[in-house]
Amino acid sequence: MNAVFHDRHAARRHFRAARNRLSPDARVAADQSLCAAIVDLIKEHEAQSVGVFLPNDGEPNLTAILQQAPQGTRFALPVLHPFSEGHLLFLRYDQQTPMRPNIYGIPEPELSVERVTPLSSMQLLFVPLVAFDAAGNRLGMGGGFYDRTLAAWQRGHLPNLRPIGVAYNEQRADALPHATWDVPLPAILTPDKLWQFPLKNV
Ligand SMILES: Nc1nc2c(c(=O)[nH]1)N(C=O)[C@@H](CNc1ccc(C(=O)N[C@@H](CCC(=O)O)C(=O)O)cc1)CN2
Ligand SMILES: Nc1ncnc2c1ncn2[C@@H]1O[C@H](COP(=O)(O)OP(=O)(O)OP(=O)(O)O)[C@@H](O)[C@H]1O
Repeated sequence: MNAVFHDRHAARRHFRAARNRLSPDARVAADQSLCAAIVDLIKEHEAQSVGVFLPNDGEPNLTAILQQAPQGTRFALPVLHPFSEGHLLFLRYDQQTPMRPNIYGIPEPELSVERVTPLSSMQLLFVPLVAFDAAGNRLGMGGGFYDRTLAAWQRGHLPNLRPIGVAYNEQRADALPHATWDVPLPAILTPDKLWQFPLKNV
């Protein structure tokens, strides 16, 4: 048992510090393993359209997959919805995409209708997280953004989408507190392992 957390705020503090504490060498090695595994998943799923994220607050850096994925793979990044508070939009992203920081300082593609990528067109969605546990529960940054994004998936409305959490080993808890709106992930990728959890669709 590493730790059982009862308080979301305490757990968030603990695991945000843990992911920020990784040494530069350990981070480079872990990011390389994660990127290689993600490229394998893209090939295995023959994914044409893939949701990713840019690193923030000590999160894994997945940007190498843009060069390593098969030619033609399309990537999309989360953008804070301009008027639907608490929701995300996904916008197509490549190295030429004009970017600007959102209110949290995370770079995101500038709003452009042509770049909007519906979740129904994506096969893989890589999901950032602060911590995960042995049941696939996910603790995020606290905005509920991915819980809202994944609510439709959980209800079975996005049958072609596979969401996969991405985390360092240091982000694993034995048990995390979870709320009714939390959407447990079916899989979480760490540098050593693809954790798979039985689906609990409602
Ligand atoms: N890379 C990445 N992109 C992402 C997310 C993420 O977790 N990682 N998000 C996943 O949802 C959304 C952004 N959610 C976020 C929520 C809170 C904070 C944050 O820094 N909160 C501050 C307090 C900010 C304030 O209230 O002024 C903090 O906790 O210190 C950052 C991102 C969309 N994009
Ligand atoms: N599907 C939903 N519908 C309405 N409100 C929601 C939904 N999901 C989450 N929320 C609200 O969002 C708030 C933040 O949720 P929570 O602390 O679980 O975020 P998180 O999963 O840590 O963050 P994120 O998903 O952004 O990384 C909660 O107060 C909750 O009421």
